[in-house]
Amino acid sequence: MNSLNSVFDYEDIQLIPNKCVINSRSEADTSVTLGKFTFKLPVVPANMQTIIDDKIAEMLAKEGYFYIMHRFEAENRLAFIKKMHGQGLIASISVGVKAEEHAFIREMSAQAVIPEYITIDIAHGHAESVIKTIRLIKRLMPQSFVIAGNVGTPEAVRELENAGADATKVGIGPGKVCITKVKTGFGTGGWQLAAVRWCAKAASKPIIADGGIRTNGDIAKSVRMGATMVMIGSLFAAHEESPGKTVEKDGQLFKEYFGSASEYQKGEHKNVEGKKILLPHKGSLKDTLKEMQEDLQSSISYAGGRDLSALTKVDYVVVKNSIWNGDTI
Ligand SMILES: NC(=O)C1=CN([C@@H]2O[C@H](COP(=O)(O)OP(=O)(O)OC[C@H]3O[C@@H](n4cnc5c(N)ncnc54)[C@H](OP(=O)(O)O)[C@@H]3O)[C@@H](O)[C@H]2O)C=CC1
Ligand SMILES: Nc1nc2c(ncn2[C@@H]2O[C@H](COP(=O)(O)O)[C@@H](O)[C@H]2O)c(=O)[nH]1
Repeated sequence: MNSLNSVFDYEDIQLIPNKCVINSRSEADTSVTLGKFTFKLPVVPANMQTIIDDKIAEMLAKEGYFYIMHRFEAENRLAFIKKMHGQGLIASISVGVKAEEHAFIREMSAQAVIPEYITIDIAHGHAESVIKTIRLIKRLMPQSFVIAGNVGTPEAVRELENAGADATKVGIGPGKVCITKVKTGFGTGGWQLAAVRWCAKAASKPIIADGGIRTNGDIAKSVRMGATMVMIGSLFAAHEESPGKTVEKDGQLFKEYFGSASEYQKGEHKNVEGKKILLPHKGSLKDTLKEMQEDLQSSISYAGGRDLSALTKVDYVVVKNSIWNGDTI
């Protein structure tokens, strides 16, 4: 197990700058390769119903960003893949592990409607059900890149990789609308960044850090600790384009963001591990993506490099609860 000394989270870390080697931040290359494709940013919006829909997926794919469609309108997935492929775009979907999901995997294979990326999306991903699902996909659709999760330990990462996963997703309970940590007592909430580091050291394939990103600087920190890609919910919620419902309160506009294991998603109060929050309306998603890219380019320049690889080597200090220092953005 991790020693307590090496347990930290995003707000406890500051990266140490190196001499700048570029003349403008615009020279810094933020692109990342995952599987057979290269994307503009090492960032993917969470595969949740208040974060992504068909329209956003299409926009992201057209603009060269990675995306993962959620699995909560299960019956639309085949048509979604066909529609994306019809436009020459990458298809990236999510599946669960139940019998009906295995039937769906067989259906995709039988119809030769093969997505480029398939994410197995369940709460406790270190499970035989996930291993069976990985094996089924790899047997029927070996050309699909399989992301499996979520997990929070090196043992889980290795086991899913050995079963055939092409990448694993790390994060149990650090999410903004997550209540797993309080309902079950388990998770990586409060030490997610250390868990990413711990898992990445054991991984032989890419790691996706999932949950707990609160500022753009946290993306650079995730890459430093070994993440190839970073999944983000709350920072991508509440935009003009976001699927969540808009609510007006005291003359101010908010949008809802709810957990995939919340009663709002499930339609019943059973095994609830997520909640709903209202976030102030944020404007356009494209502007947020642009700012994320600019901030990450700046991070690369502080790292003394020209691309993301520079971030993987920088020194860092652990200073508990240091970054806010009483301030807000
Ligand atoms: N990243 C995170 O920290 C978390 C994410 N989530 C998100 O919520 C959504 C729903 O997740 P999930 O409930 O797993 O999906 P499903 O409802 O599809 O459940 C998947 C299967 O796993 C079983 N299962 C779920 N949790 C456990 C567990 N703790 N132990 C044993 N079996 C379990 C379920 O059975 P049964 O329901 O009968 O137990 C079901 O058969 C997903 O999108 C997931 O990513 C949810 C919680 C935490
Ligand atoms: N414990 C729960 N985790 C959830 C739920 N729905 C989604 N998630 C996870 O949160 C991240 C997004 O985190 P954020 O901090 O960026 O907002 C998402 O990708 C899932 O892994 C849930 O109901 N319960």
